Amino acid sequence: MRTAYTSDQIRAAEAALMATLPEGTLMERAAAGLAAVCARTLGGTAGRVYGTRVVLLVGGGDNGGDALYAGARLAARGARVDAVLAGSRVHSAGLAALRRAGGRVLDGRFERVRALAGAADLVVDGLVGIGGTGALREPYATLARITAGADCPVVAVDVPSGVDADDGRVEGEAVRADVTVAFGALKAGLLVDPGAGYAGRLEPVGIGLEPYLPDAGVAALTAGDVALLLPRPDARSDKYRRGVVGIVAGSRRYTGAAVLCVGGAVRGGAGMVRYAGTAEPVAGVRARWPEAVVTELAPGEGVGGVGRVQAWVLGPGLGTDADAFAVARSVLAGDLPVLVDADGLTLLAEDRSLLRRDAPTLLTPHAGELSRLLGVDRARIEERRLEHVRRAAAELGATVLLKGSTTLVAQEGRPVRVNPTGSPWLATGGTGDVLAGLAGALLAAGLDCYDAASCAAYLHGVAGQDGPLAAGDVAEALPGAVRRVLNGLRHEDGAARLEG
Ligand SMILES: NC(=O)C1=CN([C@@H]2O[C@H](COP(=O)(O)OP(=O)(O)OC[C@H]3O[C@@H](n4cnc5c(N)ncnc54)[C@H](O)[C@@H]3O)[C@@H](O)[C@H]2O)[C@H](O)CC1
Ligand SMILES: [K+]
Repeated sequence: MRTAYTSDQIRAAEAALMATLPEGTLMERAAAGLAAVCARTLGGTAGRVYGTRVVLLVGGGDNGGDALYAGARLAARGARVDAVLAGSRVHSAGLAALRRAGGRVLDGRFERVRALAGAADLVVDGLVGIGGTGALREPYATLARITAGADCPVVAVDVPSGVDADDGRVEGEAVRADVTVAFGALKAGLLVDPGAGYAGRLEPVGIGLEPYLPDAGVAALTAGDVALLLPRPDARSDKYRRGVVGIVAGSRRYTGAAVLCVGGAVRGGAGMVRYAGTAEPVAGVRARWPEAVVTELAPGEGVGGVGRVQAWVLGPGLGTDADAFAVARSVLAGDLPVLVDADGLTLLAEDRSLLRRDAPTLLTPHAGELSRLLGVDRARIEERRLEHVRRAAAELGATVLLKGSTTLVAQEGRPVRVNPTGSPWLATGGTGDVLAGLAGALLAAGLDCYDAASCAAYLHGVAGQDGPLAAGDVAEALPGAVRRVLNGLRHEDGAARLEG
């Protein structure tokens, strides 16, 4: 599990650790780790450090200090290091160390910096770290823009300057890094888009902060975590033990949503799928998924006669008329876990009392649906995804999976999980229906809402890694995605035991 923290949590841990160490030790450790990553990167591109040209962009705080001390280490190994100071304030001890090592300090005249960056073997972004507030001001903003023109790797110190360390927000200019060297712990903003997109490859550098860090605010699942959570059939398994999921989806206008949702459950490993819907979607599901047990409902009829299930999926393509309300009410009135998606969420936004239930509920909105549920402008949700998914889980008393370029899973009192898989190819109609079916199958298999949502997002992302694709392709790719995750573990498991 990859955990991440807010700046406040890191500063508090830093202060506690610093109290036990001589002044400057943390910066020394940080600079050593940063220099090592820079040397490795140069080794990869220039095959050596000696004689390479390194440009440091240096802000007025400790982020700049880290860059200066790391630059001194690279200069000591024969690199030609030029530091560009972004302002009059600078970490004086770091500056002195660079000068002692033979580094040069240049003023920030932009065209000069542009020329330097254009000819460099490595650019180090030490403008702003966790001390950054708001959009980058000048001249930091222009210096950040100049890095985009560099024809070499850009290494960000701690956080790409211009990215909000706590929630990944980017207002105005920001450095787009190839590598981000994060000291002590990952910052939540490095895992959540847009910040995640600016960070490049993450290189955590330990500085001894771990014992002082509180429970993580944000975490990213790994393949190993998912494989440990996934249910695996064994000799005692039967379809009920593997989990029977009930799906209420589709309507005359949206028959495909039902077909795709059932597909996500069937291909996702459900013990059995009981699909219930009106005439048109029933015909579509019958034709495409012989595996599903199909019940045709009269308009507005409840699910009392559908048969035994262990969890429900409610909503994809269901419509939002009175009949949809009636069937939604009958599903949510039960004491089983229910996943609510798409039109089902619109119904909840119109009548929040439907959410007053003791049994577990998993909501799977995209930003538009969450904006209706919370009454908050969609753009604002996109800007502050972490904040709003947490608020939704608390306010709605449910587990919330917020879909998007980085999907988030929130449940009150637990770290927000960030899904590290997936690709923009998944931004096509119907993929959400497949995700709902898959998550429903995992709920029916006995995973709680938090784990079912996290594992479904992970597997759905693996299945949709390579595009172009249609939603149906994602369903077809699910068995392969599950195998890849489980096999990954099997290999790991064996090795660990052997080594242990
Ligand atoms: N995590 C750790 O344990 C350690 C972290 N270290 C490094 O220290 C920085 C945080 O340093 P701090 O001095 O608090 O702030 P920054 O250097 O990040 O930023 C302050 C600097 O930036 C200017 N500034 C702030 N916002 C803006 C803006 N929007 N536009 C322009 N300029 C801005 C501000 O004026 C200051 O000059 C952390 O990230 C690590 O890199 C320690 O080195 C080791 C321990
Ligand atoms: K930085």
